[in-house]
Amino acid sequence: MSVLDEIIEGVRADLADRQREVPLDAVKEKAAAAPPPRDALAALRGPGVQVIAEVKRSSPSKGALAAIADPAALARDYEAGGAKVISVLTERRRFGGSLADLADVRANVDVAVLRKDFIVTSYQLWEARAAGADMALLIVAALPQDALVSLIERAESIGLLPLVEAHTEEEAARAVEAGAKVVGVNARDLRTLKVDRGVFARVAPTLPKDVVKIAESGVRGPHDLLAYASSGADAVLVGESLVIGRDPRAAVADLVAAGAHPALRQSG
Ligand SMILES: O=C(O)c1ccccc1NCC(=O)[C@H](O)[C@H](O)COP(=O)(O)O
Repeated sequence: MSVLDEIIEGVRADLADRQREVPLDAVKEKAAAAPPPRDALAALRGPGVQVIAEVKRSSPSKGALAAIADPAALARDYEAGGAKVISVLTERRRFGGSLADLADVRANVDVAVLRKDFIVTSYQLWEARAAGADMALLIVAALPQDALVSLIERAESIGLLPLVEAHTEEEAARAVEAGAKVVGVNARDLRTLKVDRGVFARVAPTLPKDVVKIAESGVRGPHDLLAYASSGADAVLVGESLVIGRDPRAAVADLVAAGAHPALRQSG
C-alpha cells in the first residue's frame, strides 16, 4: 500500500465517523449560512507569482514540524506578509489539522482559504464550505476520473474553487480533461514522498495557457520561487519552510517580493 493509500484509508475512517455524527443536510445548512466565498481565482491571476502559505503542523515525510497553537495568528502573519491564499491542512492523523483550524483561520483573515485534505466525497466539500473555505484540493492520483469530474462540478456549484493536483503529465491531462481551471503540480510524489523540483518544469508546459499553474512543495526560499516562475508558475504553495522558520511573516514577504520582481512575466 502506498503512503497516499494509507492516508486515504484513515481519512475514510474519520469521515465515516463524522457522517454518522452529522447528517449531510445539517452540513448543507451550515454551508448556506457561511460567509460568501472570496474570489480566489482573481487573487491567483494577479500580476507576478502569488504566494499560497500553508498551516502545516506535521507531515508523513517529516513528522512533527511546528506545534502551531494558534493557527489564526500564523495565518494573520502570512496575510501581513502578502500571501494571497492561506492553505490549511485539515487532515488529522498525519498532518495534525482540523476543520476547526480552517474555520478559525477563515474568520481571522481577509484572503481566500484553501481546504487542503484528501477529498474523496462531496460531503467533504460541503464541510469545507460550511467551515468557510473558498477553495478545496482535489488530488488526481486519489480519484477515478468520473469522481474527479463530479467533485469539480460539485465544488464549483457550491462556490468552492477546486485546486486540482497532479504529479505527472498524465495526471495533468486528466485534470484539464475534467475541467480544472487551477492545476497544482506537486513536486512531492504522494506515493513515495520523494520531492523532485524538476517535475513542475516538465508538467507545467503541457497545461493550457489559460489554466492557473501552481507549483506545490519544496519551496525553501525566493530562489525556488524564481525557478518555478521561470517554468511558468502563477503561484507557489509553501508549507514546511514557513512553519519551521523563526519569522513566517518575513519569510512570506521575501517570497512575495521575489514573486513581484519586474523581471518576471506578467500573468494574463
Ligand atoms: O508533506 C508531506 O509529507 C505529504 C505527504 C503525503 C501527502 C501530502 C503531503 N503534503 C501535502 C503537500 O502537498 C504539502 O503540504 C504542500 O505542497 C507544501 O509542501 P512543502 O512546502 O514542501 O511543505
